[in-house]
Amino acid sequence: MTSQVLDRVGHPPAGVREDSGGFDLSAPDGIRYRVDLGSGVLDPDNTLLAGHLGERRVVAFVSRTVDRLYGDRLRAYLEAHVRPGQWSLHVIPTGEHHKTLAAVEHVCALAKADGLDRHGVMLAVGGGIVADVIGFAASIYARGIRYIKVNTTLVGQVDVGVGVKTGVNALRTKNMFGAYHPAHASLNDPAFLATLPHREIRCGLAEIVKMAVILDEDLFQALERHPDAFRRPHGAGDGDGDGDGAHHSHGELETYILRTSMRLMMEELCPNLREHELARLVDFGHTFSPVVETAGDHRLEHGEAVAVDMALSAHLARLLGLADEETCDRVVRLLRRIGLPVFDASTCTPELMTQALRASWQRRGRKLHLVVPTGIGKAAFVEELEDVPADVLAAALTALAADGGRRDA
Ligand SMILES: NC(=O)c1ccc[n+]([C@@H]2O[C@H](COP(=O)([O-])OP(=O)(O)OC[C@H]3O[C@@H](n4cnc5c(N)ncnc54)[C@H](O)[C@@H]3O)[C@@H](O)[C@H]2O)c1
Ligand SMILES: O=C(CO)[C@@H](O)[C@H](O)[C@H](O)[C@H](O)COP(=O)(O)O
Ligand SMILES: [Co+2]
Repeated sequence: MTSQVLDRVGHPPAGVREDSGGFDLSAPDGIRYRVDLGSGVLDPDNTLLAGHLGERRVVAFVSRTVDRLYGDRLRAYLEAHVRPGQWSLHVIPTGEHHKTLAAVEHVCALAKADGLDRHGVMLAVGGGIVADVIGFAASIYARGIRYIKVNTTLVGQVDVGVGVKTGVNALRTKNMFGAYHPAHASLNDPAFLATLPHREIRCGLAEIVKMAVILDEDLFQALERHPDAFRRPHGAGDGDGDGDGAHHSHGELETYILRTSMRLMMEELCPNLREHELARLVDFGHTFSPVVETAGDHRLEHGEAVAVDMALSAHLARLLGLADEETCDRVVRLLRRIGLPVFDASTCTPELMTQALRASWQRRGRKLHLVVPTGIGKAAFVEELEDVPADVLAAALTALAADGGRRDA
């Protein structure tokens, strides 16, 4: 900080700075926050989280699974670092069906019953659902209090944990209510990923593929070489001998993927944290997916629906002449090799996908802002509803159905 140029009010210049322990974001509108990246976050002698909690009263929330896996360690940590009677921990139901206003009200009621004051902090330890619900509860409790995220899923670490959005589903719409409420602190410990089911790892990889397709061909190629990233047995080296110089040992590859995705996402969000600009490259995979999730009654998880959306968008790009066949093939093939779905028969219908386009157009200020790849590491926006004619959408869905039915990957 000593040699850094500061602006008139003493802020560092806008942008994202990376150091060995995480990332600092400083937005042009003055919002600043840090995302820590380190190991042993719940070790009793690790003071990172304790430092963020300070002397504050703490009400912590976890899902049932996180309680089972990490509840004892979390309780021991809070016991070691927070004065007795100043902290409590609650297990809340998760799953997309519980990401509701009722859940937010329940969380606020628990916090009130525990005497949480304006200077207190809500602590969310878990994936995107816990973070979204607790973050939104914190944004309205006593007109807004601090919350801290300890992100325990891959989606949480590369996506939810690095941004400022909170929210719940309502009116049969994903994230209908919510707030932009930056966390007081956000902590990523890759060790949590060791207990994550492979399905959840794949969901995280979907959000990582999103960043790679729109911004970073090197990241995409690393995933092509290692579609099993984060699921490889320990001791599995690279050894692919493909001569591109990008050889990574176990752990090194995952660190590269994690750091690169976090940095890309933060850099992309930084100038537009509150989304005054509605054309956002990071919405790749997020135009059709809300309907795939909601109309499918959340049979597909968020990351899986994002994968289907990316594959559909890649076919649209190809059919609209915005991307060549190879680009489309590579996107679809990578998703399939990761083990993600690229088609969902019950929701990928012309009717529902037309509805999805219209809903996005409406939400995005009467512009479509549909993100499509124009190459690997490059993307563009399709802006008008009429730019996606019914016959093109139908052809894309037919191609997608064929991809989905193929045996090879
Ligand atoms: N606010 C944002 O910017 C943002 C960004 C991306 C996604 N989201 C939202 O996040 C949600 C998806 O989040 P998610 O993918 O993290 O899913 P999730 O929160 O549902 O977590 C997935 C499952 O993994 C369990 N789990 C969590 N950590 C674990 C661990 N370390 N080991 C074993 N199990 C663990 C959870 O209990 C849950 O059962 C969606 O609602 C999506 O809309 C929000
Ligand atoms: O899933 C993500 C990001 O991966 C969420 O932050 C969010 O829903 C996406 O940004 C959507 O593309 C846009 O969402 P919304 O704010 O319009 O609901
Ligand atoms: Co997403």
